[in-house]
Amino acid sequence: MSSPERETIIALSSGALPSGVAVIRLSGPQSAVICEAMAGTLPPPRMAALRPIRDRNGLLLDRGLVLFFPGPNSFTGEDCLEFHLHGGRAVVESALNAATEFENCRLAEAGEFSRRAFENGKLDLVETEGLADLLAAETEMQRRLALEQSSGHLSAIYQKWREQLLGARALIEAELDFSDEGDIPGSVSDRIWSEMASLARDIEQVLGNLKAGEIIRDGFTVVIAGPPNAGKSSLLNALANREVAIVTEYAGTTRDVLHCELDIGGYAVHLYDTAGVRETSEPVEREGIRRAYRKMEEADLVLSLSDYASSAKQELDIPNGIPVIDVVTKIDLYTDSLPQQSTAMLISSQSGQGLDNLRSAILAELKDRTNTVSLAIPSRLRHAQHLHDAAEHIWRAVRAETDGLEIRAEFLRRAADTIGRVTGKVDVEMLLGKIFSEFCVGK
Ligand SMILES: Nc1nc2c(ncn2[C@@H]2O[C@H](COP(=O)(O)OP(=O)(O)OP(=O)(O)O)[C@@H](O)[C@H]2O)c(=O)[nH]1
Ligand SMILES: [K+]
Ligand SMILES: [Mg+2]
Repeated sequence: MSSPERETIIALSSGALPSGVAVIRLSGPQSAVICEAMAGTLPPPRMAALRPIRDRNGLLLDRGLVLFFPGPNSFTGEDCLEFHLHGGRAVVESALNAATEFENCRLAEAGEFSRRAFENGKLDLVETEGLADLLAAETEMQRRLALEQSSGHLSAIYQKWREQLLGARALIEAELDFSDEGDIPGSVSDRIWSEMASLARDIEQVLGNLKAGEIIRDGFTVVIAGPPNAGKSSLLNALANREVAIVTEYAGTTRDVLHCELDIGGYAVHLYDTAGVRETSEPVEREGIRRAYRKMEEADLVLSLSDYASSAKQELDIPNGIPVIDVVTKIDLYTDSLPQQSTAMLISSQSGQGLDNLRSAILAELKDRTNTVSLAIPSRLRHAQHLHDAAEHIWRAVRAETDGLEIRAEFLRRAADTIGRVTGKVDVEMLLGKIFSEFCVGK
């Protein structure tokens, strides 16, 4: 796709400076010229060569590795060049300045390398989103989900569905061309419609995994709730391993919703501490309690805390349908009198007793909710909306027995287009800006 006027882009592709090594990446038709001018002759494709790196006037900037990736077998599909230099600010700055002095070479914008890869058919949109997720992944499960998506497994499923739809539609059209009545004799069309119905069910099944994908990608929201002084903030601090929240012996200490990020068994968990719930006329505390309830409504899991000593469990009104783990706190104070067969988890934030069990219980809940055989599952609403529409179109086609075959074929075409929008095969121009802006410069 590269035209003669296509600009060559350059960026620092490795992390913050100073660093041991800095990788500067170029993509575009000037890559070879710039390599020859700054580092001598072109090294053999994809082989590292140690070279002095000079600016246009021959001034030595650094010594480092040079790699040349001729298009189309490169990340972007264009000629690409990499300099691996010493990761000092002045070194990197001087190399960027020297390269951008060449005609048609300029600094890259965020995501521009990936955008070129997409435009040259090296990545589809699903893989591109997966790549953005891979760069952002902080936990093991996020990494695995993102890798599944960036390496094309999810795309392959979408692609297969689209081909199935296009194939079915082609069969119908062929039959239409050959029949005067527009009525396909039994067997062929019967087979098509039963195949299409099972395809719609497959799509719906994958859609059913969206929540699992979202939990892995976006994290699992756990809210600590309970009466004042139950030990909520102490638990947040103990699980976070630092003093996130203020803890005092005064009931009603926490007012705002507090938050920390945990990694439990490779899953990202957002843990929230909330105000103690009780009857009160104190306006600030009331607002805190209102926020506590609002947070509970967003929760994937609520930890309902109560102090073992406080006889009656307070009237915590957990919103319907949200899973709850009952937790009894401060058991270090009552080692002698603990119930033997309580269904609640028994913990002490002070001694650490029971915290591992609590982590395991949260992990069990998480696994239960992300229990899918494969990680090739959608994790973005964008996919879900299109897949949902595609299934609808297919069902319309399958069920519209009284409509003409042309109309039913048209619904299959719409379904195929809708799936094409997920991978970027069909009009996606509007989406591109948004998707590529998620990247950092240099990717
Ligand atoms: N012995 C003991 N004391 C604890 C434990 N956890 C909390 N406490 C004490 O219980 C009191 C209340 O703890 P917090 O963590 O502030 O309780 P909270 O539920 O956040 O209270 P509010 O924010 O006021 O609703 C403090 O004095 C803590 O030191 C524990 O495991 N063992
Ligand atoms: K307190
Ligand atoms: Mg508190």
